Amino acid sequence: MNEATPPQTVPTAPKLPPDLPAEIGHQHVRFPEGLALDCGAVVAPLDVAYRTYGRLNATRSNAVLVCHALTGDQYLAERHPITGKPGWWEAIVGPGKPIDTDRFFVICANVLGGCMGSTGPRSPMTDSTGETRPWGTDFPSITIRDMVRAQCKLVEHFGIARLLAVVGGSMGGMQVLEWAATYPDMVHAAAPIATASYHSAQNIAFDEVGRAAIHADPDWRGGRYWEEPGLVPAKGLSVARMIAHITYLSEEALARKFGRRLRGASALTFLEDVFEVESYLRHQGSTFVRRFDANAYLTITRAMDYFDLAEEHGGDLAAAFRGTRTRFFVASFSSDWLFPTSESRALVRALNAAAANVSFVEIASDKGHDAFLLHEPEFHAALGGFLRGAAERIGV
Ligand SMILES: CC(=O)SCCNC(=O)CCNC(=O)[C@H](O)C(C)(C)COP(=O)(O)OP(=O)(O)OC[C@H]1O[C@@H](n2cnc3c(N)ncnc32)[C@H](O)[C@@H]1OP(=O)(O)O
Ligand SMILES: N[C@@H](CCO)C(=O)O
Repeated sequence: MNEATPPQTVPTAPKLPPDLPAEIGHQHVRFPEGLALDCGAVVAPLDVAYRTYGRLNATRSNAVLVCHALTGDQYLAERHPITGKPGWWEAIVGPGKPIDTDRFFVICANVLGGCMGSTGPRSPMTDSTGETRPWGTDFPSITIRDMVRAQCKLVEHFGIARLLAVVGGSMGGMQVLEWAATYPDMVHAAAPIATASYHSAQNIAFDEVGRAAIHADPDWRGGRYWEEPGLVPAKGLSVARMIAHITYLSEEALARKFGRRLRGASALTFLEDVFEVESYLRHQGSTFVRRFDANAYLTITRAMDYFDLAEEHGGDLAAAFRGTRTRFFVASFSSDWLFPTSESRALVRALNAAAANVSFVEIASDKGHDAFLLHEPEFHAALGGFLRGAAERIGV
């Protein structure tokens, strides 16, 4: 990894919540004035935690902003400080890879509302009584556009007037679309992947089941679990992840990985894992609890649910992009039933109606929604080709 030297001095690191490992967020910037949100509230100060890879060129024209999904974070191309696992997009980001760090300066920021160093429900605030405590459930309601505004402050902090590209999958793709609609002059190329211009009723429904699981956990304590050191609503958050994780896979992927295989030959009670797939889901749930905050999960899933780009533009999705000079690359995966290809096609139709320059690919894959995180060479080649072409057009 080539770590870039930020073009401006990064202010002293703000105090992080005590339950975060010290190395998290060691690249971050504080904006004392805060951020005015769509809901009318102001969060101040605003901290944005980020990681960069590659070097910013002299003309500051080679920056690629990568936006992460619901439970992702800024550690896209390096060992994760909590899980110790490779970064979530190491297959795509690095020297000679589709997002080539020998050529591009890659920025990835933890979203507003997140729990990896950017301002969110776990961040400290001082309430009306003068007590300093985590925001918790008093954290204001946020939107995808608020997340993008926070990222824009970071990009401007780097002195970057125009991003070569904004790229992201799932909720990251929602941010890509919001970037292109809100800051069209700052986005040369945009790659929304495995995403849609709105969150569907079915997706809102799944999110609500996850939230209900967290609310039902007595350890959630109305969102004030932070009052007891070390307490987290582990059961509720784990069940929320189990439900969500099913939606990230496909029937084919589950059948291929586990089929109807049983855990063992011995007689088991109904309380134990009987099937391998049960054991797998419990594992996904319990490992998630170690790296994610329940109130952040509630906040971010709500932001996804609110997302409806057409509604922000008078009910006309094409109006969000009319007059745009941004070049678009839209990608979907054939077995993704969370953000199905039909929603990508609707997006492409709106971009065409707006006379935007757009290319579209549906990748044949049986891996479901999370295919965008996995080994999909055809997808990697298509994204790499799009970015190289976009870079060549502006001489990068
Ligand atoms: C854009 C973003 O920001 S995304 C960032 C969010 N990050 C994530 O979502 C990462 C977590 N998600 C995952 O790992 C998802 O499962 C995927 C789909 C992305 C990974 O898929 P794969 O690489 O195919 O891994 P798979 O789904 O098989 O899971 C492997 C894990 O399950 C465990 N596992 C597999 N079978 C079983 C079983 N029968 N019982 C218990 N555990 C099992 C493995 O031991 C492994 O555990 P580990 O991750 O703790 O090492
Ligand atoms: N599995 C990814 C993608 C979800 O859309 C995540 O947890 O963020």
